[in-house]
Amino acid sequence: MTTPAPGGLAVRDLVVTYAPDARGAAPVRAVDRVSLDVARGEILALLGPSGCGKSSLLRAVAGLEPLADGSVTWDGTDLARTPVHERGFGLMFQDGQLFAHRDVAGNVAYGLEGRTTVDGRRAPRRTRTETTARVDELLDVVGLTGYGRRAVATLSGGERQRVALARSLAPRPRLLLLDEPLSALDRELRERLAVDLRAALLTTGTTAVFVTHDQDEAFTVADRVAVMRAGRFAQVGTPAQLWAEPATWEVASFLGYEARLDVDGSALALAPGALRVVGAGSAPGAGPQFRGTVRAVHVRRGVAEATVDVVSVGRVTVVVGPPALAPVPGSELDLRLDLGRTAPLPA
Ligand SMILES: Nc1ncnc2c1ncn2[C@@H]1O[C@H](COP(=O)(O)OP(=O)(O)OP(=O)(O)O)[C@@H](O)[C@H]1O
Repeated sequence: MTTPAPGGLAVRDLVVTYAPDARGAAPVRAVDRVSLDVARGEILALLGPSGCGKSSLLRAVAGLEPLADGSVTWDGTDLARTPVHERGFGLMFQDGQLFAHRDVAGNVAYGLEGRTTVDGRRAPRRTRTETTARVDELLDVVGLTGYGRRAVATLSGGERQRVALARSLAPRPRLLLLDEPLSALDRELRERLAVDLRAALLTTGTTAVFVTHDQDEAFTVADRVAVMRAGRFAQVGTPAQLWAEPATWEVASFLGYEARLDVDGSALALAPGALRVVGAGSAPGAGPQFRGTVRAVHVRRGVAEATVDVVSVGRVTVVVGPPALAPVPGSELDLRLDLGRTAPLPA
């Protein structure tokens, strides 16, 4: 029995393999029977460590990698025989690959040129006024109002990626595939751009699959996140679902939980700050007490945090308050577990 595909993207039992290379390296099964639905208007992140198969899956959906098995459909239509440029999908990479000889407006306008519509027909030709209006609209969407005449060589890395995004959005792709579009930028900029990227996708109603190895970025940009590990999905859910109920300790640690506590046959994942210094304010839902040894102290945003080794738990981060009250390395701390900062793990 086959499941009826919902509107949007449906991937079923997809396998991508790479043949052995000339030196005889073993074949690699980069994507191992993955199934996935992305509804129209939804933003899905593929999150996982380097080499887990995220790009291979994205490229297979785009039509850039042959499928060893499985299928990719859009609105129920199998795309096996549809070449890359006729899928109506857009692609954006880490390096936005702008044209140096065109200005910003020229780069965005490129996204409007010679395109076919999603049903394979040639898009109607636009007048110059229509093109200018659409380019200006897209520059507004990506926060670059008035940048049209700028040479791309004068742009910062973040501005370049904004232009690349505007160019990808220009032909109104029915699905936009983004492969680590922010990973070449520094963290602070990435955090800001992740928020703006989500806003741009929502404003334009764009369905998107977004590849990243950064959990914060995935949670900021996506409606749902597929955590990938060794070619398979370890868990798929909304950021809130994943954070509240990670399927395994491996998923939990990848999401940022820093320690695992086994008590009476059940296990808990501890978020940073789950252990609190006894007496430093009451912890709602306070649980059992522990003793830990301070290894190091560092100050973040005006607050001191200690790295503490706790017997039977491991190494955790503890907020210790104003820098003046920070304990010295080697001293001991009594800690209490704040159950509100933990998640249950399956036994
Ligand atoms: N062209 C190729 N030939 C052989 N093996 C490949 C090829 N491309 C990818 N692989 C292998 O397939 C596996 C998955 O790679 P892929 O690039 O899809 O992972 P990824 O999660 O996107 O990693 P990264 O975040 O580092 O880009 C890896 O083991 C990689 O070495």
